[in-house]
This record gives sequence, structure tokens and C-alpha cells, in this order.
Amino acid sequence: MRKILFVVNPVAGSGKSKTYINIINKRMKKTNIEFDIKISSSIGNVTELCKAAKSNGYTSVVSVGGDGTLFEAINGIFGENIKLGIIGSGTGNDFIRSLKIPLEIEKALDVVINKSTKFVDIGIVNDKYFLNVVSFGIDGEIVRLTDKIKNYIKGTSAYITATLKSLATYKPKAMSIKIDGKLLHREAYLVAVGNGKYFGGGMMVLPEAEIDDGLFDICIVNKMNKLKLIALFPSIFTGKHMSVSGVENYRAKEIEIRSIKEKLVVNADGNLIGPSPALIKIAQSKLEIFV
Ligand SMILES: Nc1ncnc2c1ncn2[C@@H]1O[C@H](COP(=O)(O)OP(=O)(O)OP(=O)(O)O)[C@@H](O)[C@H]1O
Repeated sequence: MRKILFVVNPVAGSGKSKTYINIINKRMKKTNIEFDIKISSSIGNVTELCKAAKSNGYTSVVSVGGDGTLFEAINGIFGENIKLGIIGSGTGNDFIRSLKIPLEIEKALDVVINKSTKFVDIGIVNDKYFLNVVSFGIDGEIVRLTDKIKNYIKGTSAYITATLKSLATYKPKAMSIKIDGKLLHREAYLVAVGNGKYFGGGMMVLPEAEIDDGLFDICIVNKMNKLKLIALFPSIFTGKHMSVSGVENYRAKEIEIRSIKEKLVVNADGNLIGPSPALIKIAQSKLEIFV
């Protein structure tokens, strides 16, 4: 017997998730599936609601929000034999781009109702699970600046302003990067390690990444002159950056990243989860997702 818990993050997508509550209610009442809708009350509450799902008899949890909501949801359900549904109502919705889950609410609900699933890899970074991309460097600075700028400029403009400012001022950082035991020393603007292809609201940072191949793809953007870096930036949206000199790519199961001089913020699925170092591994089991 199916029993689904919809967990809605009311602030995701600047409040878009809230407008989905009635639609979910109406559509689900037309099925014979038992369901509940819960609204998260604060940062961290999505994880708490999801952690209680198994003991409350739910067989599936549906994350209604963006990548941050998903990140919290998997940290509540992974390992509990609960299936995950995704209704993307965030700002970036980067993870679902790799899975081709529809963004339209009606179609996304059909995906959950129709029951077809796929097993995907889960990454572990330090003590957290992640689904999509862990990164270090300039993107963490962009997230930090965007949050600051959001207080006086709204939406995409805040993100673009933060990106331009970071591109102009950010200095590459000395790091040691261990990739399946092989040690590299680099001065880099960015290291991205992931399962999914997209981050930062549609940038195809890892164009060859496969969500279920048991491996991470890795992209390192090394020190280069600022003009070249600024020229490189738009090519990340199409994945063409991978063929530019100074950009390296690898595929591996275990990665350890240490910054040499200063602590770097670890960005896991768009959430700044604490300072480096970071040990990143693939989890032993996979997560079942409605697709
Ligand atoms: N009730 C709440 N109040 C404030 N923050 C919340 C609440 N519930 C969840 N959150 C936090 O909201 C943050 C933003 O959510 P989310 O990332 O899903 O939306 P988004 O930023 O619009 O989308 P995306 O990450 O896809 O761009 C998450 O990090 C989550 O921890």
C-alpha cells in the first residue's frame, strides 16, 4: 500500500512551492493513494520531517522545492528504503535537469503517481549525503555574495551581479586533490565533483556525468589569466569549457580535497556546509527515485 508524504519548502523559488499545495491536494485526491502534505517551518526541518517518514508509515517522500530542499530530504530518508519524488519549484532546480523530470507541476505529479523509478548514486561528503555536485572555490564565493546582494537586488540580477564581482576579484587557491589515491597539487578557481551535470542554475559543469554509473565526474578549473577566465565562463553553460586548456577532468570513486593556505567553503548541492577539507565518496547503496 502506497503512502506518500509531500514535504513543501514554503520559501523555495521565492514562494512558488506554496502555490503548488492546492494543485497537489486536488490531483492526489483523484487517486486512491494515501498522502499527506507537510510544510517545513525552518532550515533543517525538511530533514526532520523526512527522518520521521518511515516510522509514520510513508513509503515515499516527495520534495517540493529546489536543490536545497532535495539535499535536506535525502539527508532524512537515505538508507530507510523510502522512494523519492521530486517536484522542482526552486530557483535553479539543477538536479532534475540531469534526470529529465518535468518542471510542470501536473507532469511532475504524474511521474510520482505512475510509479516508474530509477536507482541513482548518492554521494557522501564528510558527514552529509548529496545527490548532485560538491564544489569548492569561486562558486562558494558566488553563493555567499548572492545571499548578501539578495537583500537589495532580487532574483537572477543578484546572482549575475555576484558572479561578475567574483570573477573580477576571486584569486585561485592552492589545493591538494587526491583522486582515487593519486595526489595532485593545483592552484585552482574551482573544483567540482558530481553525479549530476548541472550546478549554479543551469551551468553544465560536468557534461559527461552519469547519475547512476557508480562514479563521480570531476572538473578542475586551474589558474589562468582573468580575461581567459571571464571568456571561459559562458562556455560552462554548454559544457564546452572541458576542452579549454587549463581545465582538467577526471572520473573517480573517492576524492579528498584540502586547501593549503586558507579554509575553503564546501558547497554541497548549493548549500554551504562548512570548511574544507572534504572527503567525498560514493555510498554503497543507491536511492530509488520516481522518473
Ligand atoms: N520554512 C523554511 N524557512 C526558511 N528556510 C527554509 C524553510 N524550509 C526549508 N528552508 C531552506 O530553504 C533553502 C532554500 O531552498 P531551495 O534550495 O530548495 O530553494 P531555492 O534556493 O529557491 O532553489 P535552488 O536551490 O534549486 O536554486 C534550503 O536550503 C532549506 O534549508
